[in-house]
Amino acid sequence: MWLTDIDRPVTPREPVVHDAPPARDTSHGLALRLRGVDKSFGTRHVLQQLDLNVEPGEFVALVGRSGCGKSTLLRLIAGLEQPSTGVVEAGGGEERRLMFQDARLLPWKRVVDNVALGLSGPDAKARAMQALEQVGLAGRGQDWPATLSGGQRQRVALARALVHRPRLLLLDEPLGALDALTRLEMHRLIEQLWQRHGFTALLVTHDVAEAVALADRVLLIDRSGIALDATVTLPRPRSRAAPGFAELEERVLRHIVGQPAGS
Ligand SMILES: Nc1ncnc2c1ncn2[C@@H]1O[C@H](COP(=O)(O)OP(=O)(O)OP(=O)(O)O)[C@@H](O)[C@H]1O
Repeated sequence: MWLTDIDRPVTPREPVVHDAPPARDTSHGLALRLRGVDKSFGTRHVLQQLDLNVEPGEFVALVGRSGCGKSTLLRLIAGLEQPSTGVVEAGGGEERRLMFQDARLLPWKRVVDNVALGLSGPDAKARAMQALEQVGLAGRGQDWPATLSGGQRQRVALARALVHRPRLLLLDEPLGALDALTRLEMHRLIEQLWQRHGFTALLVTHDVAEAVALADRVLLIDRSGIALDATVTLPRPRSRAAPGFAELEERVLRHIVGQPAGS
């Protein structure tokens, strides 16, 4: 019995101790492949005939109107839901980790023990401390979650995902509850960690500017599937003032606004 989704290893496996990131399994060349995916809840059809390929190491953002099925898609990819029909394949059963808007820390465990959840072996705590260092929280390991700010709690949640060295990081509105400045700091942190570790990232966000700031591809989801697949080639780190940023943001927003509500 897992206390929260994030505590549940999506791909159960023994923790492997190593310093370098594990070699990618690129046996079929893709980090993620969805074919003809339908998802219904009772009579409500949420996703229909969705096809998607994601390359290893790509950063993909999923945007769309509220209720269009973004979180459902992420949960299908995480293996927390099963498609009604169709196939969801993550390359070589890659290690997948989810991060949510709410950090879901266990209040009765110290920060380092929250990060070490699910790890075993004598170096579990050292690995957790190392992950905390990577998110800028060295020195906060012995604190209780209640003493952290919202942004710091999300950093802990990020460390808890990273400590498992995921090949696929699934981010479901992880910054939705943070103030604007903290969000910008978290953008930079997520981007740096993604560049350093080379995992594939899927980010669900309501914020089109956030999607353009972080992603290689911005996918607009609607009832018919992927209504727009926009490649972002702007140099990193991206500034909203950079030429082309506002135009791309506007283009995606125009597509979203053009869709019927609740699609
Ligand atoms: N477990 C469930 N049982 C029944 N209906 C569900 C379930 N999960 C999601 N839905 C429905 O599926 C639709 C899509 O939900 P989902 O949360 O994926 O949308 P979303 O695009 O992430 O929305 P938001 O942007 O508002 O978070 C909604 O109508 C929702 O009510």
